[in-house]
Amino acid sequence: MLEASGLHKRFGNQIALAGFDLRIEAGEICGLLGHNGAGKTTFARICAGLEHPDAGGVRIGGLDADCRAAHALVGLAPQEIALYPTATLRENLRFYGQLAGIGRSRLRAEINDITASMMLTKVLDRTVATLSGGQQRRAQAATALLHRPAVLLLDEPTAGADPTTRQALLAVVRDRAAQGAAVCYTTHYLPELEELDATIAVAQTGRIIARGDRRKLLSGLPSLLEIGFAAEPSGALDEQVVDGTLRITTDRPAQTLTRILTSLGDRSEQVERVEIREPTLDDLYRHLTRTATETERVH
Ligand SMILES: Nc1ncnc2c1ncn2[C@@H]1O[C@H](COP(=O)(O)OP(=O)(O)OP(=O)(O)O)[C@@H](O)[C@H]1O
Repeated sequence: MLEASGLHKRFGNQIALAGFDLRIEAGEICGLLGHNGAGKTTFARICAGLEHPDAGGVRIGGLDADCRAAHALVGLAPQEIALYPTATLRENLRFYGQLAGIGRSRLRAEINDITASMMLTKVLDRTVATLSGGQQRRAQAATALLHRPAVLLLDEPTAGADPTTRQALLAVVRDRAAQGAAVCYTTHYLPELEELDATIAVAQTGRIIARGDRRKLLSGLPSLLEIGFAAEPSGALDEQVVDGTLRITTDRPAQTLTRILTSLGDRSEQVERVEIREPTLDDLYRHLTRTATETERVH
């Protein structure tokens, strides 16, 4: 549904994108991760036709992202609020809905539907300037969702949201993907990607450095085995026990634990606690971005 290939973009001396490739299928939620300045926003703006790449291109449903027909297929919720502050939320949504070409009676129904899903019904007739920061962000996301776009680009939509409204927004995103939308979801809050059952794309210095199924990417990382001792098993192990705890990163935690218990012999009675911590998305992100930075330093 969305296919970006070989995107390059420069702002003066600043390189924003340097060979950025990303494909997102219909019905897929892709979590786009990356440090500040990795190029995520520039990519989203190019997809929405708001910026033009210096090289490469984006296709939306087979159409060039620069054409009007492609623009109609895209909904972008940017980080910054782009609503009229002195108009009410209803007036803003009407304006954006009309721009998207939604007919009058469908527009009324869509406004009611999206504001109910986003827990914004009560503030529909308040001016945007009087809404809280979190409400304004949700209102911004509502404008992107209103015309039920086939491609949804959401740039940190839950920043500043409380737990209840965060859940409401995630439910809408899951719902839209279930209806067939391709979703590009930028976040720095990784547990959300578990909740969305998202695939992962990691951007660094203008390129995608890892892409794919979350579980597959995680399965390439070691687990952490922690063994707590009631008394130091001095001399029995090759590994160092610090403050009564032995910590080992290992691809095979069960086998490593068996080896350690065997080496301990009778002293295994001193083991008080065993914990195996599976790698998290945070570990994956740190691992990928560190590896990519080290590779860049070598070359
Ligand atoms: N209009 C612009 N003029 C100059 N430089 C820009 C412009 N837009 C982006 N850049 C630069 O391009 C690079 C990529 O920026 P971009 O906003 O795409 O990153 P990002 O991954 O979205 O970051 P963040 O997580 O902070 O939102 C940065 O170095 C940024 O300073």
